[in-house]
Amino acid sequence: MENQNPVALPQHKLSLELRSHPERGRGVFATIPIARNTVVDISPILHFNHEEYSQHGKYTVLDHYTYRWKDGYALALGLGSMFNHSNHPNVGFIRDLENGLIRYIATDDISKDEELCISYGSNIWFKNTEAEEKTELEQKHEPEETEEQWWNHLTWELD
Ligand SMILES: C[S@@+](CC[C@H](N)C(=O)[O-])C[C@H]1O[C@@H](n2cnc3c(N)ncnc32)[C@H](O)[C@@H]1O
Repeated sequence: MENQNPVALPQHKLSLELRSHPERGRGVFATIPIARNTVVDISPILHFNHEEYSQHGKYTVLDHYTYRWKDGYALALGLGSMFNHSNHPNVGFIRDLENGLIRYIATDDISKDEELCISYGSNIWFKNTEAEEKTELEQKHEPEETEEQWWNHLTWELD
């Protein structure tokens, strides 16, 4: 980790709850309305280098939870591992490589009892339970994200 300075964790002011869905498993829900642009979580990460991940991590349950990271993969320690996927996410995330953490920010106003979801990108490995699933034909024509496009997402910005 390059930065040795303390990092504030203001997210614990929020009223969030873990709820279970029969197919999606646990997910994060708002128990009060949350305004757009609110920081909903800051999750420190546990880093795995490429070798460690390809030899061990990818053969475990970790493979359902890890994010791509510089020089390997990262497990979000905190709510970051609990956000389910949506094709219409209401939470975005920004990898903070210097501090080894991921910041999650509401990209829409979120209502009480609404689930907070992020987008996992285009390579979904499970059957998405969302009602508005894309048809198989649409998915087939969706181009895979290149490494360069993925790195460009690191500078993802909220307007
Ligand atoms: C990062 S975990 C999210 C937390 C997980 N629900 C749990 O209980 O531990 C990713 C896993 O959640 C499930 N999941 C996430 N979003 C989903 C969705 N839209 N439809 C179905 N399953 C989903 C899949 O099993 C996926 O492998």
